[in-house]
Amino acid sequence: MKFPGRRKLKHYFPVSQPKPILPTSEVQPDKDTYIVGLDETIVDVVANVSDAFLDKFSIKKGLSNLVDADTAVEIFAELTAEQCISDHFAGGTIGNTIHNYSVLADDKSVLFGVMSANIGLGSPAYHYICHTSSKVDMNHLQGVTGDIGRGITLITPDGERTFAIAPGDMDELNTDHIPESIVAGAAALVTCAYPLRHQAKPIKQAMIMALKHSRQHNVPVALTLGTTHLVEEHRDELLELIKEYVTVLAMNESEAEALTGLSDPLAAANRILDHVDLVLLTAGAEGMYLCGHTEEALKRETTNPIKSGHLADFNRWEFSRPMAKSACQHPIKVFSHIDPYLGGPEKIRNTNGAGDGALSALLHDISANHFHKEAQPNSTKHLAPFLAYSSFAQICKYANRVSYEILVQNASRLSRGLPEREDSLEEAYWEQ
Ligand SMILES: Nc1ncnc2c1ncn2[C@@H]1O[C@H](COP(=O)(O)OP(=O)(O)OP(=O)(O)O)[C@@H](O)[C@H]1O
Ligand SMILES: Nc1nc2c(ncn2[C@@H]2O[C@H](CO)[C@@H](O)[C@H]2O)c(=O)[nH]1
Repeated sequence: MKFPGRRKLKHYFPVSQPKPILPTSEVQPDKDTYIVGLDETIVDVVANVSDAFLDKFSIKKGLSNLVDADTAVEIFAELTAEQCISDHFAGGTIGNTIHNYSVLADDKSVLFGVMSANIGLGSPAYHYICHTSSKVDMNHLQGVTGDIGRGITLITPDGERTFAIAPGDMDELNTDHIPESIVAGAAALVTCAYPLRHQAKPIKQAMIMALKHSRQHNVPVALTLGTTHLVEEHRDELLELIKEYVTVLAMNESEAEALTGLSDPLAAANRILDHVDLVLLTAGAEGMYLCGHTEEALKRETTNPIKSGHLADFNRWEFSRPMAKSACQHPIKVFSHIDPYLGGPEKIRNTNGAGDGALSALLHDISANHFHKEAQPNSTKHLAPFLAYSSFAQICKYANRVSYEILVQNASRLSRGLPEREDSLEEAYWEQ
């Protein structure tokens, strides 16, 4: 706007000053460090039930079971009548992961998915929004007329969680809602195998489009496998997808076995490394493994006790930093393992989301590397094109600590970050 005539006061109308830039929650690809998650939008309806309840509805324990709308209504009616519904939480394996990422990194992430266009109080969409960090950018969601998915989360007395998923409109996400520029500027794209079990739904093509954009713009892709029977049923298709697009594959030990036929987690991780750069394998009470590649000339030896299992002295090089196999002249495989933090919580009421928590910690380390590289491209940290900021061993420790926090909070998502004094996880871990 032009200044309207002359005034004595010099700064009365500051035409020469640029408009102040107000902070915005919307991700700006050229300015922000963020990750993108593509998911089926699901709210978890948590209920405590007996094992007999699962049998009654032929629900397979520990897995994510798809149920039709009528069965969902029946289950819901019985849970309501018996007053066993304890809570509603935002869920979805990737929704959880990017929420946790935003809490840990105190930074932005973007959700690609659907959301009910009209949100009523107490509706699934309402609960989802209420329990999601404000740092998760929801500006690119696709509006739908129906409900988002409902994940009836059945917790049996042993703390195991089993899902009965009523999909609603969660798989209607289409390719019009996958903006290329948002993917292109991301530090990583994270998604899951679940869309493969809805072959005829638009979400599968939407996911493939996001994967293609990532590949084209060299954005690392993390894929989490979801649940065992999904892997068994779609193994070949999944393997093709993994070989073509995936940088980081995350799973638990039974999903790893379904994918490779190998029950030993280390053997399974070793096999999967033939297809991807990095493997995060959580193994419940057995802790977790982070396995990948590094350049022979840049490998670093651990000072932790040496471990042997399916592979002898497998953790010898766990102080190395992860690299893409294709970025190494002489790639070597690196394996790291950690036992549960403090042996795990005294009592586990609900294991839901512990694996998602571990993946969010790994993604935080990957995006921290991305941020540092943009800010300090000449730092010695970037002498080689590393995938992550920290070593395999340090990431394992961080991921393990985050899983523990989910387990003690008895919720599938972090409600707060890790304690400040643990900025140096190194000290805190060994002092306890
Ligand atoms: N019973 C347990 N005792 C101690 N630690 C545990 C236990 N269960 C899980 N953990 C911790 O949580 C991490 C992840 O758990 P788990 O392998 O159960 O993930 P998951 O099956 O992928 O979970 P989800 O799919 O619900 O996110 C483990 O690597 C471990 O550190
Ligand atoms: N996207 C997606 N997430 C699921 C499905 N089944 C269970 N989950 C989520 O997995 C999370 C735990 O890892 C829970 O919060 C569930 O909401 C599914 O079919 N699709």
